[in-house]
Amino acid sequence: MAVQIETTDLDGVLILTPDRFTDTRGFFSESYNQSALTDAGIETLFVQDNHSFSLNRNTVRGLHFQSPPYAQTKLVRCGRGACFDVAVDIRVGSPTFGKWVGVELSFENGRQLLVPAGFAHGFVTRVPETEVIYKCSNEYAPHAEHSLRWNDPSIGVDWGMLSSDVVLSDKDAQASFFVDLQSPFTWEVTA
Ligand SMILES: Cc1cn([C@H]2C[C@H](O)[C@@H](COP(=O)(O)OP(=O)(O)O[C@H]3O[C@H](C)C(=O)[C@H](O)[C@H]3O)O2)c(=O)[nH]c1=O
Repeated sequence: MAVQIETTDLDGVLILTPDRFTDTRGFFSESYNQSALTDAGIETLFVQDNHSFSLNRNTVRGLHFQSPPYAQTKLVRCGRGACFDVAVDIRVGSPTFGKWVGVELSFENGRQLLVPAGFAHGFVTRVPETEVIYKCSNEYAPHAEHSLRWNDPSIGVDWGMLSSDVVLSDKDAQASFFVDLQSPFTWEVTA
């Protein structure tokens, strides 16, 4: 079972596409295989699976992260529908600090995004009834969870939709701006 791996403009943020075995019934794919990741140099062990369902298109969940020592690496995929998945480098000292990348994940394309600890994560759904399923390397720690404003101009994510169309939680509608984020966290910035 092979996993195609592509790099992005942000070091450590990777696109993984597991092989799909198609036949007259449909397809089979190993959506996660630890040794395939280890062989690719991804040593992360995951301890929690998340599954979110969004009724409407243009639903934004994010930009969220947990601060150290509860930081989470996430392996994100789209089980149904389609989304635009975004990672933002928030590691103070990183050469790409404050930069973002986005990738279309869908049931159709089977792509996954590896979002390392030290990155804020969020997505916008492209179609109704989208399911996003993702593995986390640390368990939920609400006291260590932080939200960045999805449309923070200092980050400048292009979500590919009109801001007026966005569907948000109250929490996300009131999230902090990057510049106001208290006590910037020290992350291990790999060379
Ligand atoms: C994240 C999480 C949430 N919850 C509970 C807390 C709330 O009662 C409820 C909804 O949580 P929230 O509104 O934070 O869900 P999202 O807006 O989808 O948050 C996620 O959005 C972006 C895309 C992320 O990457 C994070 O994993 C996560 O922050 O689930 C839990 O019980 N465990 C959890 O791990």
